[in-house]
Amino acid sequence: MLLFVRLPAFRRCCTKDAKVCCNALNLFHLSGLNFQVSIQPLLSCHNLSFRWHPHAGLQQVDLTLHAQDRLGIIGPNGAGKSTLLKLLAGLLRPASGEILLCGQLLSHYSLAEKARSLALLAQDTEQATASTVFELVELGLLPHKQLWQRTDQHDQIRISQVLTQVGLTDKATASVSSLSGGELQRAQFARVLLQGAKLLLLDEPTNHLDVQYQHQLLQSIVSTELTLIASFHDLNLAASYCNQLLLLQQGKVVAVGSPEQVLQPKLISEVFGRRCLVDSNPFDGKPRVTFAPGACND
Ligand SMILES: Nc1ncnc2c1ncn2[C@@H]1O[C@H](COP(=O)(O)OP(=O)(O)OP(=O)(O)O)[C@@H](O)[C@H]1O
Repeated sequence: MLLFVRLPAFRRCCTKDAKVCCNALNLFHLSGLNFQVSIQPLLSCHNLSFRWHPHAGLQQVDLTLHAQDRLGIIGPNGAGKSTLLKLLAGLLRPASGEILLCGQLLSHYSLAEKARSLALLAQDTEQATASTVFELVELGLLPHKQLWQRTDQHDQIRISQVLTQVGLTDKATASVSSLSGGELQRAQFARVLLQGAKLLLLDEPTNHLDVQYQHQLLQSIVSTELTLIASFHDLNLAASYCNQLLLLQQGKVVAVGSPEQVLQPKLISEVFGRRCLVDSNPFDGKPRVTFAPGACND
């Protein structure tokens, strides 16, 4: 018997041993019956490639992500992190390979369906027509509204809630142009949250945030059932909040796996061109990378 199981519900109702058994063997023993369980990935791609020009792009990326997975994309400048996120959001057309979202070709989704399923926070996100923070966040409702539908009282409460969540309650009527870099990033994140998609694609979501908001933003994702794919320059944040890392170098995947598997000092030194040490973060036990300062790179 073949069963398709929604992973969050399945996780809630399984014991730890049963989960391990299911994940490892695709077999689930229940009351003397053997069920073959196939857990449909939330997102997968095979042999995904893209070319900006002959010397820039992405080559043969394979990914399988289940609900509540958190994938961190890491790599030096120009490695292809933003390109991969844009491909996975359906903003770029792959040169080869297919992307499946909930088992269906992403290219077959309508714009509104896609926006209800995944939300992208790109680095070059435009402020569109929004003049105030409230209006910027309100854009997150668009995929859920018909053209003639206005923001109602329920929507206003939800907008207030996400503004509170990102610490911008007192900026609701402020103009977008008056925000600091970090405030703008938090406002954009509030818009993404309001969009209500289960899969978040975030391009360097913490690069403008102070240390407190960096952790708050990431913790607000990992404490939910959301699935995350995010690019990071801070390898230690990626290690602390992601269960999988994908390391890119010049458009190629050079490592993928758990933070412990990917954050190997020799590999990280080679890819980033700087000597480093990897030990354990004393707070959460995750790998912690420290790069050698200065010009010396022996
Ligand atoms: N619109 C574009 N047109 C042409 N080339 C592009 C375009 N966008 C990106 N590229 C090239 O593709 C490569 C990968 O860029 P991408 O922005 O994906 O890298 P990244 O890993 O996100 O870099 P960073 O860490 O600097 O943000 C780079 O060589 C870049 O110059």
